[in-house]
This record gives sequence, C-alpha cells and structure tokens, in this order.
Amino acid sequence: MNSVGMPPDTIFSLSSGHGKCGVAVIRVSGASAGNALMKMGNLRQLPTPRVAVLRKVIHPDSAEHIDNGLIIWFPAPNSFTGEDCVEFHVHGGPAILVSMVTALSAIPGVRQAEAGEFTKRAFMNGKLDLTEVEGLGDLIHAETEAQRKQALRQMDGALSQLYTSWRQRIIKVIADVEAHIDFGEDELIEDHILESAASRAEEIQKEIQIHLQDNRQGERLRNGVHVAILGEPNVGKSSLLNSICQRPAAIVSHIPGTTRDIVESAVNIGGFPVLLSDTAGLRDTVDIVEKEGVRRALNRARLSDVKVVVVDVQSFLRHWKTSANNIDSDVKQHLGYIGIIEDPTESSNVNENDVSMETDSGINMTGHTNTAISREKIPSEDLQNVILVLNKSDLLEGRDVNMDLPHSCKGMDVCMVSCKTGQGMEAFVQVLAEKIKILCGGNLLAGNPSLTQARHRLLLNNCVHHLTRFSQYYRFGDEVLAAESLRKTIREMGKLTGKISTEDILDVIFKDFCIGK
Ligand SMILES: Nc1nc2c(ncn2[C@@H]2O[C@H](COP(=O)(O)OP(=O)(O)OP(=O)(O)O)[C@@H](O)[C@H]2O)c(=O)[nH]1
Repeated sequence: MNSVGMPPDTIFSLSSGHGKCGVAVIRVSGASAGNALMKMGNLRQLPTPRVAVLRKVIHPDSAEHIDNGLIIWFPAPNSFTGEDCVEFHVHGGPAILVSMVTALSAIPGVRQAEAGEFTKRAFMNGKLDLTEVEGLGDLIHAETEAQRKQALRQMDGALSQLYTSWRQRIIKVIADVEAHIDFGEDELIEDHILESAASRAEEIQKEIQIHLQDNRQGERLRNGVHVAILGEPNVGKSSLLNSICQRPAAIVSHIPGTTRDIVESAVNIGGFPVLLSDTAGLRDTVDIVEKEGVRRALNRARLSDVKVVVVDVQSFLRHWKTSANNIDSDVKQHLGYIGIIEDPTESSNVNENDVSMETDSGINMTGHTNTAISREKIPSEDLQNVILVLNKSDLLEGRDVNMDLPHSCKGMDVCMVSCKTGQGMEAFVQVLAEKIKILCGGNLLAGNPSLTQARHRLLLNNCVHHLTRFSQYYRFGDEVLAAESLRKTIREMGKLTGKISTEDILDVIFKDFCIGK
C-alpha cells in the first residue's frame, strides 16, 4: 500500500541493456502485471508460474501483433520485488521496444518505472536489505572479476548476516539490561545478568572494531586501487603508463616536463580495478603551470595506495656505485632527490629548502628559492606499497646488472624494466598485481566479508562510539543511560541493513527473555 492506502502502481521497464540486441527483457511488477500478461499474451488464464511460454505478443487494445516472444509469470510473493511480476522476452529492436512501451502504457494503472524502483520495491517488501541492495548495485557495475566476487557475496547476504547477527546480539544485551532496570529488585532475576550483558557488549564492540580495521580493502576493491606513477622528468613515466594500459593514453616525448597534469587511466590488473595516474615530472621550476602540475603530482602521491617511483636506471647505478653498494642508504638518498621518501635519519629540525643538491639532469632540486616545492614524504613504514622501477634497461647495452641489483629494499620492491623493449614488464606487473591483491584483501571468499562503503564505516564507527558510552555508563552504575546507549547502537546498526524498528526489541523482551528459571 502507498501513503494513501492504495496499492502501488504497476510499473514496467526494459531490464536488459539499451541498444539493439538479440533479446530484450521487459519486466512488469505490481497488481496489474497478471492482467497485462493476459492481455498482451492473448491468454484466457495465467500460465504456470516461472515457466517460459512462447506467445504472440499483441497490443492490448488494437490486438496488433508486436513480436513473438517468451512470457514468464512470477506470482507474488515469489518474485524479485515480492509483487506479481511478469517478464516479456522479445527481440531487442528499437521499434519493438517502442511498441512494447506504448502497449504497456495503454493498460490502466500501468506506468514506466523510475530508476531503481524495482529494487526499491524489493527492499520495501523485505526481499533484500540495504546491504544486499548495495551488493546488487555493485554487481551490476562490477567491471573486474574481483569486484564481481565481492559484490555477489554481498548481494547473497554475507554482510547482512554479519550485521544482523550483531544487531540481534545487542538486542539480547538490551533486553537483559532493561530487565535488570525493571525487575532488579525481584529475586527471580538471574544472577550477574548485568555483568554478563556488559561483557557481551564489549565482545561485540571488539568484533566491530576488528571489522573496521580492514585497511579499507572492500572499499578499495569497490572503488579501484589508486596507483600513482612518480619520478623526475623524462624517466619514462608516461611510457610506463602506456605500456601497462597498452594504449597511448599519455604523450611521450624526449622533452623533459611534457606531462604537466595528471593523466588517469582505468585498468584491470589481475582481475582488480586500478586507477593509474601518470603525473608531472618532479622538479623545482619557475614555470607556474609546471609548478601546479608538480603540486598535483605530490598530492596524488599522498592519496595513492601504491606509488610506482620511476628512475632512469643509468642515473640510479651511478649514484648507487658511488655509495659503496650500500643499497639501503643509496635508495633513500636517490629517492630523497625526488622528495618522495622520508629519510628516518633526517632531523625533523632540518629545513629541506636549506639543502641544495644537483641531480643528474642538472636541476637544482631543493634550492632555497621560492620555487621549491613543499614535499610530503612517504613514512618509511609505508614502503611496502612503493615499487621502485628502474627504467631504460635497454640502454645498459648488455651489461648484466641484474646480479648487482636488489629485488627489494626495506620492504620496497625494485623492478628493472625497459618500456622501449618490454623487458621486465611482465615481472613488474606481477609485483604490482600482488600488491593490489593484498590491498584488496587477497582471498575474497574467505573470512568475514569486508565492508564496502563509507556509509557502513560511518555507521559502524557510531556503533563503537555508543558501545563505548554504554561501558562508561555501566561502570558509573547508570543503567538507564547505559540502556539508552545500547538503543542508539541498535538504531545505527539497523540503518546498515535498513531495519530500524524497535519492535524486535520488544519481541525479545516479551517472548525470548525468561525472568527467573
Ligand atoms: N631507451 C629508452 N627510452 C625510453 C624508455 N622509456 C621511455 N623512454 C624515452 O624517454 C623519453 C621520456 O619518456 P616519457 O615517457 O615521456 O617520460 P616522462 O617521465 O613521462 O617525462 P615527463 O613528461 O617529462 O615527466 C622519451 O623519449 C621516451 O621515448 C626506455 O625504456 N628506453
């Protein structure tokens, strides 16, 4: 029933994709769906539920033949929306679809559906909860294998079950606390009921906190892992981007400073969605456009999940050899030139603009001028998400430096490649794919499902906050306020799945809860 007590309109929509196609599916939902089916399928009675029947599909008024197609009848409540539903599977030509729309619109009480209206009805009729609706939306938009798996798991109710079980356990806790408030003086009340309730609340709080400490794996997988390609001008950043996405997405030229803004490309790496960003070459400059490009590059570096730092291998080797093969300090020093990595030995009092250094390209990187860039460096503990790419290996002219080079340094992977010949690219992409997989949670089907939306994170943080307040009030002996904090927790938890009634709390109090034995 709608807000004025009338049954909702019957709605229809093209449920398959738009454009010419072999088969188009038109879905109808609502009380008049059966009537529409009988009229347009020229039937005297409704067909067997969920059995596809081949019919001539006709206009309900003129009886004009529109197409031959399959019709399927899904009587309520066993349908996607929980209402009577019908599907017409007709040929996907534009003229057929226009005729179908005209025909269905001619049936009284039937109208075109608004965006998302079928799913909204499924939610309203209890067929899906909010997390399952979100999972369905993600499944439709999934572009990679890993996204599909995560969305399917969510649509199948994995998150819903987790959140519903927490909610039910909190309802039990509140039932105990309220019983203690109401019957605390009664000698039939179970002993230690309040202590047990508090310890169960604490347990749930810990579980939620663990769920929140997931390094945003599910959100990363849903939205794509951000990978920034960084480095000095002319080292081959744009060439690397083009090699990974296998198209000339960014302009490549021998002129240093060609890329001045961020060039983004969405790619699928090992089944995971990745947003790759090529960035302006990092150097100090008086050119205001380039300076803005460098500022954006550093900002993107800060926001990215994985940083691919590209270095010209020849220049790298020169620096490395001069520092007695001390790779740890050398890599830091070299990357220090481009202001990417925090040197733990660097005193926090040192103003980096006071230090001047010449790079191979002859550019003064940190001169004390007003052109110097303010650099936010990567904390050394985050180096596991940095890959150092030594590019232009083809220029080493057969010199086998592989033996000399480290494959990793302080948790940071090192890959030698040539964007020109493709040498080393496969190994580099594998290293990158492995990092992305870990960031997205590895095995998507094992363990608890990851939360996938900022909305979940916000509501779960609110739950933790209210459960903390509960513990505080409980310790102060204020049971009334403690119970109120639990009620707030239940409300926030209910918002996750869309269940926000308080009736089930009453159910537990009056049905499940047993005072005394
Ligand atoms: N020999 C050789 N040249 C390369 C390789 N990769 C890139 N180059 C060349 O290096 C030059 C710079 O390449 P880009 O990809 O534009 O470099 P970039 O780092 O994006 O440069 P900026 O836009 O200045 O930041 C071009 O002339 C490329 O053809 C490589 O592996 N080997």
